[in-house]
Amino acid sequence: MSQAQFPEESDGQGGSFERQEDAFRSTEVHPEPGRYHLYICKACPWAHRTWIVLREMGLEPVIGVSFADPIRDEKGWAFREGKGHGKDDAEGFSYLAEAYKASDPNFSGRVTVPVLWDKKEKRIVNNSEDDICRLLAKDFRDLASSPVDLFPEDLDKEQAALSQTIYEKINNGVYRAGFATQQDAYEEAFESLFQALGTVEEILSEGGPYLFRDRLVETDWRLFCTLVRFDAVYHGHFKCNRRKISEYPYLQMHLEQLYHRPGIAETVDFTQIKNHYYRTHNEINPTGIVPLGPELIWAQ
Ligand SMILES: N[C@@H](CCC(=O)N[C@@H](CS)C(=O)NCC(=O)O)C(=O)O
Repeated sequence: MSQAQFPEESDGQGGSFERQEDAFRSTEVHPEPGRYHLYICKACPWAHRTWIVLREMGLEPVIGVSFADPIRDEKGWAFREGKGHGKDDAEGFSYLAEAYKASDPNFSGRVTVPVLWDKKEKRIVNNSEDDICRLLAKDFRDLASSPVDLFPEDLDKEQAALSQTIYEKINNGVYRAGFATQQDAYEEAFESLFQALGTVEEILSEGGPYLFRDRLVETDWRLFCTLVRFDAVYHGHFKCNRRKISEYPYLQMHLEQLYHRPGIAETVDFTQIKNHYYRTHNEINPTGIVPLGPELIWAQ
């Protein structure tokens, strides 16, 4: 039984981890209240970002959210009662796999969160967090009660370039380090991760508080979703242990500033995050023991 996120087929050349392509990438939506639904797990950094965008835009009355159990068994993401997760009130799915099968009966890939679901057509619209964030921020903007501009047009190119670097080297970089199965692949991911963290530290030190000075954009949230998990999980579990985020003054300041924005701390569930990583990735933590530390004073 493999509960771990990535089976053998994601073990690419030379022991490096390769992420599967997202299967559902439609960007055709018909924004109306109550028609679309978001399936996430609070532990997942990719899903976390879509939920934050939803909340920052004030779209919660428009798009419902179901929260999967952070502990996956061989049947994958499940909707069952528990602390901070629960049943799926939108479609009554017990497993997210049902949404994938309903959308494509031949789907044979891995069932991942986040998912944007169309309740009217009974199908997945999109399962790429990048697309979902853009759809929420742009296409649903007219329905938003706080229509912040997370993708300002005048920053378009610069933002896309920085997002790409953060995605490759930081968001996915921690996974590439953690899921590497050969020393060289791990070291390559580790070096590129810490080089990128150094670059972002420098950007912030030259003019924060955000990545584009006083403009809080989606790229900041993308960074946040990895930074907030870093000291608690990636530093130990994924062996990303050259430095902790708390040892980078500007990254730590960025992290705390975003964490303490109204409504954000309640999207961060450290118990779920730690349980998910340490108890679901059984290849890299076979005992399933969840560490008690570290103490994160800034999050108390
Ligand atoms: N859609 C994402 C991936 C999302 C993802 O990897 N989600 C993880 C949780 S953090 C997942 O659902 N994994 C389930 C699995 O691999 O079985 C991407 O563009 O890379």
